[in-house]
Amino acid sequence: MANKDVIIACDFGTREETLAFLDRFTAEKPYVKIGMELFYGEGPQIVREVKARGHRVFLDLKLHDIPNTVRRAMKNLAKLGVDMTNVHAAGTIEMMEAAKAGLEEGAAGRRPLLIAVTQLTSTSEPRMREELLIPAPMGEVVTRYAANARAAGLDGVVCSPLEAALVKGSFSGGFLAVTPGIRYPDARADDQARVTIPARARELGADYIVVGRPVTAADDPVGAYRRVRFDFLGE
Ligand SMILES: O=C(O)c1cc(=O)[nH]c(=O)n1[C@@H]1O[C@H](COP(=O)(O)O)[C@@H](O)[C@H]1O
Repeated sequence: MANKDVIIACDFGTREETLAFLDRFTAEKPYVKIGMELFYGEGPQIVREVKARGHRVFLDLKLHDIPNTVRRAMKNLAKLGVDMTNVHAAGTIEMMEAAKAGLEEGAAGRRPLLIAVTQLTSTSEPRMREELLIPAPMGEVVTRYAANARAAGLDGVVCSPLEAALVKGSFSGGFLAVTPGIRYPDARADDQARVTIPARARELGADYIVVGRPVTAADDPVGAYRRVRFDFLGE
């Protein structure tokens, strides 16, 4: 189970809220995700601070720009010493190669894992077809974007758990399926479209599940995290 884990999406507006949330975890050091809201609000220092507290960090800024810009941005992000970061696969193979090169240039030691978002878990297949003019079935789109990420030398993709088996079955060698879109049936889906429960994500082969509001907005966040962890990892 070494490479399987639950990542908590710390989608908070401020450093204070984030640290107060993390302070609740006295018996464990969860793997956490820092995304756009917190990073844009607090800057790189919040990443250093959370890392210094001993958490593994997935820095989720979903870069998507021309290759040169992405390479140079990734070089700077690598200096933060994060464990995982991401780009949009829609940026093309060339852009993903540039992202990886930038991380290698900037990382002091081992570079962070680099994964590519295939189709956001908030996007339904009808929306993808009608608004984005992508007519192929979701599974095919995710698999093709994953193949592009693989060709660029990335470590895996972000997809919904519903596509995890397809990704895991298509690519060998530990190519990662990192899956947000985790919801229990009794909870609101919020803005997520392609969702399932942690146990199903496990059955479908997800390596990491990313869980935000089901934990952060729970009355008892530590209890909610432990429930998700137990359902996904069996521990
Ligand atoms: O890259 C991501 O982490 C991501 C990709 C994706 O397709 N869908 C998705 O929800 N996410 C992130 O995963 C988290 C999910 O949060 P909840 O919907 O609150 O569980 C958010 O921080 C999203 O930014």
